[in-house]
Amino acid sequence: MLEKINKPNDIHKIALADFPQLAEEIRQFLIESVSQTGGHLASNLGAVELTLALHNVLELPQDKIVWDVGHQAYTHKILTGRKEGFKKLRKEGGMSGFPKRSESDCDAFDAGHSSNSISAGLGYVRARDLLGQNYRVVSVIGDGALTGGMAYEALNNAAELKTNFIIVLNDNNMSISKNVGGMSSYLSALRTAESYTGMKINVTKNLKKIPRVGTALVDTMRKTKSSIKQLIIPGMLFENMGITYLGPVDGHDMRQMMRLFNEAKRVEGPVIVHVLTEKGRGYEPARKHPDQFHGTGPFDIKTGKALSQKKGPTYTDVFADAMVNLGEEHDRLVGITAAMKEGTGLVRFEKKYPDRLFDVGIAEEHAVSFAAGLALGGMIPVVAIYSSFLQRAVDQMMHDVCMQNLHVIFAIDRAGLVGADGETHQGCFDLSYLTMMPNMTVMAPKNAWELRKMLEFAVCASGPVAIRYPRGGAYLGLEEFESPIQYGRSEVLYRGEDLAVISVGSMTEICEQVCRELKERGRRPTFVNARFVKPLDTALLDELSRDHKLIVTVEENVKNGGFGEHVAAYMEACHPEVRVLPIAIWNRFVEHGEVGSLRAKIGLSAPDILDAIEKYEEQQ
Ligand SMILES: Cc1ncc(C[n+]2csc(CCOP(=O)(O)OP(=O)(O)O)c2C)c(N)n1
Ligand SMILES: CC(=O)[C@@H](O)[C@H](O)COP(=O)(O)O
Ligand SMILES: [Mg+2]
Repeated sequence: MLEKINKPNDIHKIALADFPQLAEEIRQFLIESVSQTGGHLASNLGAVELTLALHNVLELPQDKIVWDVGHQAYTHKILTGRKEGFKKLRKEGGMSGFPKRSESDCDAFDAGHSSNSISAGLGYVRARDLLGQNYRVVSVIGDGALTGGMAYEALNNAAELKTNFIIVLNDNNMSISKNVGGMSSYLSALRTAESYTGMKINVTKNLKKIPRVGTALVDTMRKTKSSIKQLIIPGMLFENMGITYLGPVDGHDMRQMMRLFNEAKRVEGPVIVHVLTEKGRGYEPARKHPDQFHGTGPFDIKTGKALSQKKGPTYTDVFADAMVNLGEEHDRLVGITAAMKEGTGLVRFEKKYPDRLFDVGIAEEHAVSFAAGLALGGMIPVVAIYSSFLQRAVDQMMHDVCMQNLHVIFAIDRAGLVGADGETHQGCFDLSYLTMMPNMTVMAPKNAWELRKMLEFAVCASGPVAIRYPRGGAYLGLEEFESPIQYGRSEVLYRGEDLAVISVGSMTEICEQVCRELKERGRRPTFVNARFVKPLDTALLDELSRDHKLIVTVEENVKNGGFGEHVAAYMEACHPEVRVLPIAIWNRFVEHGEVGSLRAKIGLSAPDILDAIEKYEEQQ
């Protein structure tokens, strides 16, 4: 069957009776491909039939499907002529793991961050109506993504709509880990109404028809806590808002789904189709451990075991252990995660201190304001969020935390390049948005030891403190440098003259090679680990100005608003005779690929840095 799928809408050539066979072949294809390349497996396995059913009732590219997060769109990629792309899935120059408009005109919206699909879909709908066009718009959102505030803002706005807009709620009862919160409980309650698929049945009336027990059954149900109204009108919450609710429907039964999608197409207004799917379906290890197979590296299909063995601790591991240790000493220390307790390492903290870990759902904005309240209430909150996801909460950091100078600690994981997830997930902006915030202290560790020490420092500090560290293995080198962390002071690793290299966090490992090479070339560089990106160590900059002509700063962040620009501004104002060469990411989004190779591509490898210094000095 899969051989027949080579371009968009080829699915219309497949007989309905052959759909189960096609679904099976797609699953095998996904398992085999992802076992070799790595990628997001469990969500994709769960969404195979849903995607087939949707494609069957739509015409692409005229009709628009907006995938939330986009990590479940692999079947969509297959159905739109991108089977071959799986050979280089998430590899440099290869196919992205997320929908990308530049990749296919069947991708309606670029994705990667969650909970925005209803907003984007609604935008399409309003544009369509204003321009008098005629196409379908479908936003596909998961139950996890429905914990994000943007989804509610969009539903609230969509409720006023008088024209068709289909929202498919892909409910697998999972986020990356177990889904959390009131909406998740509400969806669980709806799940039990499965047999009333798509119909507004008067349940009471029908139950009463059951001989002998019917009336008694209704009475008992009235007395139970579960609302009888809920059974009469599943999805009442949405219905009361003005959004038609259809479902729930078995997300692996294509006929049922297509029937409901066709029904949804006839609704004049917003309509939610509630689809129940199973994360990891069709591959036992993924079904049993959907969290481990949410995003995976290459693995052995037979056993489900990862092919590459972990070499040493990651920065996440170091943070995780440090949190557990500090939790012992500081009983007011609490952890907050926005649905990423595995990714950020807070699972260990939760195991030891279950009452002190808050998983707030995919709600970064709320997580930060919630932390502000916790701080005012007397706790020491540590908000652990990936760099790119924290972009969501810039206002909350500024307005709710920094303006009140609250002691909230931001543990910013995945800062710098993350690799295979690409543009949407590279953590390349945090130094810029953090350093603009008054009262904020910003640190970046050079190695594992320093991350531990910075966290200890942050817990005992005051005001907002951010520590940013990269994805992957923690650097264990430079361990001989263990001077205590002092507020606003950099660490001079060795002192030379003429040329100083100041590195930020993850770039210290690279700059160690740069400085070694410079020495081999007969130079005597000063090598500084910045430690603090904010405040700047101006005392050190003043001192360096005495016997240095050039300061080179190196950071894994965009140049605009980054460390180098702050150093350059200070030197321009106070020591204009000293030149500053900021080496950073130049005003661009960085695509997917392997981190080392991406660094080389954007000028952040050791040879690139040496070249840049050489060229700069030649030009002077
Ligand atoms: C703003 C943001 N925060 C966090 C994430 C990380 N993330 C990706 S998928 C996911 C879970 C999504 O759950 P759901 O929408 O139910 O989809 P499922 O994985 O169950 O298919 C999370 C937390 C993200 N992509 N964007
Ligand atoms: C889709 C998504 O946002 C997450 O699954 C993300 O890919 C996780 O990244 P890590 O692998 O770095 O935890
Ligand atoms: Mg889910």
